[in-house]
Amino acid sequence: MIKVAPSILSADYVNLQRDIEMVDKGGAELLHIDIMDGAFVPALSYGPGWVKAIRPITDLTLDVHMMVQSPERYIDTFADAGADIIGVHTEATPHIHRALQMIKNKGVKAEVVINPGTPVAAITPVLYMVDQVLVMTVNPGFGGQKFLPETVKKIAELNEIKKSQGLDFDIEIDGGVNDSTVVAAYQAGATVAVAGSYVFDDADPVSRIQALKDATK
Ligand SMILES: O=C(CO)[C@H](O)[C@H](O)COP(=O)(O)O
Ligand SMILES: [Fe+2]
Repeated sequence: MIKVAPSILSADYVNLQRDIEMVDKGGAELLHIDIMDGAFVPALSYGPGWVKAIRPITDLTLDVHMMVQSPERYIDTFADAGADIIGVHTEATPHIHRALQMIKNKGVKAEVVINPGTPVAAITPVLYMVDQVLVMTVNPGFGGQKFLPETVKKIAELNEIKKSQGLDFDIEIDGGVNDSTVVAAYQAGATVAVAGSYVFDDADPVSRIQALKDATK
């Protein structure tokens, strides 16, 4: 059964605490927080103040997805704000190894992220040091996009490397996830599913979390 990480990008910001408590009680394991800087991706979302504000109201694992150019500049700030996992895009820095080291040095779980156009080979040298790999299943930047089925091959490739090298990391998918697209990704080896619009655009977000779990029993 896949672990579910609702993305607050699609939550009701005015009633954020209500939405977070709802998905927490509804069986989610993580809370996905998308940081967009207006440079690495066109949109702006929110900064470390949001992570700091959310930290005391939930025990959910705070899964911070940094869509930020040169993420090294903000890793310590997000760690101090209370992130449990910090994800950095390999496309956003020439120093991915250093960025992951910085995350680990703060005692936070380290995640490397790849865009749909980036091959798994780009991150094989750092797989030994990560707790989670995020395979983007849409191009990052917006919620509500369509799942790219071509990305499933990369999940399978990553899972093969994980097994053959005896590595231990979660494989997360993000973008266009619903109870149908999650199935092939789960079969290929995904262990964590981010879902924004699928969960929060429904009148009953808890039923959507359960549907993702039911689809991956
Ligand atoms: O990183 C992201 C977009 O870049 C997101 O996590 C986004 O919230 C996913 O949204 P959806 O589930 O609606 O596709
Ligand atoms: Fe995300």
